[in-house]
Amino acid sequence: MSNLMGERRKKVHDDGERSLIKAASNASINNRATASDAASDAASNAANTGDMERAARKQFQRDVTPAFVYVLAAFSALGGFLFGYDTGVISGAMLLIKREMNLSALWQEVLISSTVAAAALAALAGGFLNGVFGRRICILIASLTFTVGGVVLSAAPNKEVLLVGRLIVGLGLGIASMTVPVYIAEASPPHLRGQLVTINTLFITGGQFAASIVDGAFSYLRHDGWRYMLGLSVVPALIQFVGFLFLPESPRWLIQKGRTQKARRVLSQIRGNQNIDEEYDSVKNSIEEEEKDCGGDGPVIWKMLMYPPTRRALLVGCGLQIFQQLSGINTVTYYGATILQMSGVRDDKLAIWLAGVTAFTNFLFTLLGVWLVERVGRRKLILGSIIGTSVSLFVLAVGFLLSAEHTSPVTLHPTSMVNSTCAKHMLCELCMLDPGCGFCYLENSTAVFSSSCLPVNTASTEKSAWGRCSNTTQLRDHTYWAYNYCPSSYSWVVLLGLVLYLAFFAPGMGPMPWTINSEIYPLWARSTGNACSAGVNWSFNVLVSLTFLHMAQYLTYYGAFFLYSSMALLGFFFIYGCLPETKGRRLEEIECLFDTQLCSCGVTDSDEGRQTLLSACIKTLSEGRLIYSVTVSTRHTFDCVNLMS
Ligand SMILES: O[C@H]1[C@H](O)[C@@H](O)[C@H](O)[C@@H](O)[C@H]1O
Repeated sequence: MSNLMGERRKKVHDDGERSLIKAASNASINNRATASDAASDAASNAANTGDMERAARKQFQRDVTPAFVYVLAAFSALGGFLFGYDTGVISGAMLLIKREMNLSALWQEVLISSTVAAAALAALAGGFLNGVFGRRICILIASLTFTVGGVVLSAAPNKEVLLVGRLIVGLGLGIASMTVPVYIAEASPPHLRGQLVTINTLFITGGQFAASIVDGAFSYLRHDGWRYMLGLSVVPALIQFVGFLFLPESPRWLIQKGRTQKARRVLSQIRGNQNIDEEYDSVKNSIEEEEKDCGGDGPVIWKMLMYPPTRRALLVGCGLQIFQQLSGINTVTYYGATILQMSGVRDDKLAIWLAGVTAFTNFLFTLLGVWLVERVGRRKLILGSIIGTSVSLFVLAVGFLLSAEHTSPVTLHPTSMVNSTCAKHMLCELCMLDPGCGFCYLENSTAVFSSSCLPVNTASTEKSAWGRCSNTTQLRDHTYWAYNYCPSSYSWVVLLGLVLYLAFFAPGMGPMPWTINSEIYPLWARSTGNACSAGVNWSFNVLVSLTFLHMAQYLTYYGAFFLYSSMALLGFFFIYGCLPETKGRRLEEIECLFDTQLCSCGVTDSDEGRQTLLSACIKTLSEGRLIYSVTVSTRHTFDCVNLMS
C-alpha cells in the first residue's frame, strides 16, 4: 500500500517536473531552452535520479518511523485528554456540588462557563508564550496549571474557591489546546502528521468519555464524590509534566530562534538518526525566505493580517473552528443523554451512564478519523463529515418537529397548582420548554395518559417538587417523570439523528479544524495563528452553550437544530470553496497553498503538480552543466528558469 502511494506521489512529481520544463520553454527563456535540448535531457535524467533518491529516502523513512515520535505524540496528547476530561467532568460533578453547596442557577452557570471563557483568553495569550518560551515550556506550564487547578478544585471549601480552581483549569486548557497540535505537527514526519495531530482530538473525546465514567462511578458517593471527580485530573497532568521534563523542544522553533546545533540534535533524535539534512535545510531555507517576505515591524497578528497568504490562512483556520462549534457538537453531546431517555431508556439510575454512551460513540468515530486522515486527506474527510453533519442535524430537527406536532396533551390539572406557571401549559411540548416544569405521566404499551405539568424540584431535576412524581420510589409502575423531553413515538427519528450526527461529525469536523490549523501557518505566524483560532473555538463554544437553552425556548428544539443544520451547510460551502489539501506536504510548502486568491474552489490536480513543482524549484537544483535558478517573486508567482552555465 505504502509502495503504491510512493509511486503515485512520484508520478505527480514527474508530471510537475515535465510541466516545469514546458513552462520554462514557453516563457521568457524560449530561445535558450531550444538551444539546450541535450542539456535539458541530461538535466532531466539528473533530476529524475535525484527524484528517485528522494523517493527512496522517503520510503525508507516511512518504513522505519522511529517509535520516539509516537511517544512524543502520546505525552503531548495528554493535553487533549485533560481538555476533554475537564470540560466533560463538570456536568456530573455539578449535580453533587449544587446540592452540597446549595448553588443558585447563576452560580452553576458561572462555574461552567468561567473555565471556557478563561480558556479563550489563555489560548490568545498562549500565542505570545509559545513564540517567546517555545512549545515545550508552554506544555509544561499547562500541565502544571492543570495540576494546581485539580488540587484547588478537589480541596475547595466553598464556591468562591471552586471558581478560582475552575479559572486556573481554564488557563491550562487554553494554553494546551493551542500548543499541543502545533508541537505534534512540528515534530511529525509529513506522512504521519495528520494522523498524529488527530490523535490529540482522539484523546479529547477519550477524556470526555473517561469523565463520564468517573462521573457515573462517583455519583454514588453523594458526599464529596465531586472532589474525586475534579481531583482525578491531577493524575494525567502530573504524568504529562514529568514526561515533558524529558521530551525535547520543537526542532522548528529552535531553528527559528537560531539554536541550530540543538535543533539538529533534536531532529535526528526524533527521526531516529535518519538523514535529516534535507528536512533541516528546507526548514532553515524557508525561515530565511519568510524573513525576507514578511520582514517589517509590528505585532505578529498585524503582519499576518497585512500579508495576504497568512491573512487567508487565518480566515480559513478561524472559519473551520467557528463552523465546528456552530454545528452544535457540545449541545448535541450534552443533550445526548436526554435523547436516549426520550427514546425509551427511562430508568433514572441508568440515565447518568447514558452520557457515557454518547461520549463513547464520539470517541469511537474519532478513531475512524485517525484512520482516514492520511488515506483520504483532510479536505475530502472534512467535506464528507460536514455535509453528513448537516443532514444528521436535519434528521434530528425533523425528529423533534414530529415529536412536537404529535405531543401529548396535559390531561390532569390539580387544583393545588393554580398559582404555578406550570398550570398554564396544556401540552407536553410547552411544559417541557419551560425550565421550571416537567411532565408527569402514566404510560401503557400504546398511549400516554393521566398526565400533568408539574414544577421541577429545585434540588434535583430527577423529580417534581410535589405530586405523584416527587418521590423517586413512586416513579415506577408506569409512572414517569420527563424533564427536558416529551414521550414520543417519533423518538427513534431523533435517536437515528444522534447516531448519524456522531458518526459524521467525529471523524472530520471534530478533529480536522485542530489538525489543519496546526499545518497552515508559516513558522513565524504559527503560534499566533493557532492562538487566534483556538481562542475563536473557545469563544464560540461559550456562545453556543450559553444560547442553546434560550434558543430552545424561543425557537423550540427543532428550530434550534434546523439552525445548526443550516450553519453546517454554510460551513460546507465555505470549506468547499476555501480549504486546500495539505496532506503529505512539508509544513514549509503549505504556505504556498494560500498564495493565490482565497476561495478558488479548493485545489485541483494541476495545482498539486504546481505545488510539487514549486518545492522542487525552491531547492535550486544544480546538476551537471544545468542550473535551475528560481525566482519566487513575492511568492505570488514563480518562474523556473533553466540557464546554460
Ligand atoms: O474537537 C473537539 C471535540 O470533537 C469535542 O468533542 C468538543 O467538545 C470540542 O469542543 C471540540 O473542539
